[in-house]
Amino acid sequence: MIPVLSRAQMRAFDARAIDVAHVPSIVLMENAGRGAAERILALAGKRRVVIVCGAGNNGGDGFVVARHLLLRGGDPAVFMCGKPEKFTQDARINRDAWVGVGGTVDLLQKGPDLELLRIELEGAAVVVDALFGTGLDRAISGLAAEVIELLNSDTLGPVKRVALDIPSGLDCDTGVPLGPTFHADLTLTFAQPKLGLLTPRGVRHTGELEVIHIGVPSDVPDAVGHSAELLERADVARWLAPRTSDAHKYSAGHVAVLAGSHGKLGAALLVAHGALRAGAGAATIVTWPEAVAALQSRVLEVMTASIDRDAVAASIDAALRSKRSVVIGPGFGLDEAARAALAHVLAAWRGPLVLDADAITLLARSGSFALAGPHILTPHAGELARLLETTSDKIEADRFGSATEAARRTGAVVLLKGAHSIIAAPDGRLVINVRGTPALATAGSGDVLAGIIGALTSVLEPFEAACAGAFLHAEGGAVSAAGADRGLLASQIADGVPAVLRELF
Ligand SMILES: NC(=O)C1=CN([C@@H]2O[C@H](COP(=O)(O)OP(=O)(O)OC[C@H]3O[C@@H](n4cnc5c(N)ncnc54)[C@H](O)[C@@H]3O)[C@@H](O)[C@H]2O)[C@H](O)CC1
Ligand SMILES: [K+]
Repeated sequence: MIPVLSRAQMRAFDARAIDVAHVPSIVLMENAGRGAAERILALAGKRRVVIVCGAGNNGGDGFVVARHLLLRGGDPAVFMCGKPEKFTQDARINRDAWVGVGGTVDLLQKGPDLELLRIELEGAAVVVDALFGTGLDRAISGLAAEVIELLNSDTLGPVKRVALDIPSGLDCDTGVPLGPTFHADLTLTFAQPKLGLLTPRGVRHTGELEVIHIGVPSDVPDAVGHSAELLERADVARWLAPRTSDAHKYSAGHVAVLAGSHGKLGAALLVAHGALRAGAGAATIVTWPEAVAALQSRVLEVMTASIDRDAVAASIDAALRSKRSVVIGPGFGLDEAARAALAHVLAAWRGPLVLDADAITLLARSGSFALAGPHILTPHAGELARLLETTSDKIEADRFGSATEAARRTGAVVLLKGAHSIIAAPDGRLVINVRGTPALATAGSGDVLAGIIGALTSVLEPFEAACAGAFLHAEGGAVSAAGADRGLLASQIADGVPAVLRELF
């Protein structure tokens, strides 16, 4: 896991790196700029790089990048937007060092100066945004705003847009643009990822995210704390240790799938398919008699059992006997029988339980959703909005806070689906899964995810099962999509999972 920091935590990080780890700020800046220059050199080669610097330390990073590019045979054009008298000490040192190696700086002080910048940009391979970083505290305005608009202009041709640390204009905690904001293709963030870079709104400006290490001991982020963690492949590999050779089909857990109803049988099949592909030893669809009858001819590896509407509790108890985990909700229905079935499962089932789709809606309607037990909710923004009695827009505007609040209120692990899925635990832990592809937004994708997690909850703690499930779902989709951004079928997401499991070890 990589610690993800807030703006305040990043400030504490800088202070601790300098005052406790005794790494001088000028060394941090040199490491940041040199690391970024290496990455930019790989992008631009000998082609033109334009760097636009501010007066703060983000600008200082930009001057370091320029110097290293020049020393490696490049010929960067450097512009400065800001008042030279406002240079921070480290930025001034590096502006002087840039000039010292023969570099020049074109000042952008009034509108007409932008013409020279435009000319340079039209022939450039890469433009580097070194205007503002974590120091941004208000909307960019004036000439700096005109510079941002020019850098974002689609008249510039195929220039690659690279942001240093943070795309200028973006709030680094919420990912909300404060005003004109740089649209990066790639953000090279220093030391640790910042929260705002990872929200769906932030991602639109961040582009691809890479972390540039700047030589700070790893105990520094541990000491200052973090707001979230970035899930890594190594975490999933650690959790899903290879199976022992004597594993038999039931050792991996038999998943009961309370899902599907007339006209929505596919949801139940997709949940069961996801569970089996993620390693469940067996899966049984437990649903309404008419749905069981319709399923008979469509199942091979999956078993079925009926819920008797006249004896919901007894028939569910019989069906759940010898099962290791339960998934309830996809296509299950919202009628009185479904409500009674969910109420009974919540009252009687003590094992791992994944609630998705209709089960979340029924839970929201019940009004009492303090769950007791190893439960995982897998809502999308709309379902979470119902649970928290708010709107999807409000959920999307504060995904981290919404997921954390829902986990606290329900006592369950909450996986909030979306461009970057977020996994929140009742104890405050927050993990962001950045893997995935737009192709995952396909009908039934959530059903497969619920099934994958249902399988994993029989071998992992709920929080780890939700994190690993999000990873396997995203990577399984990426394997099957093979680069396409659409046209992926949900069943193909499940079919991609075994290849991901094979790659893990
Ligand atoms: N985190 C690390 O280990 C390192 C961080 N570095 C870089 O330092 C910047 C943060 O630098 P800072 O000087 O604090 O602020 P900025 O350069 O982001 O901003 C400059 C300055 O601008 C003023 N300001 C804020 N908002 C506006 C606005 N809308 N319009 C005009 N002026 C504004 C405010 O006073 C800011 O102080 C970090 O992002 C990294 O890039 C180190 O260089 C490397 C190690
Ligand atoms: K920047």
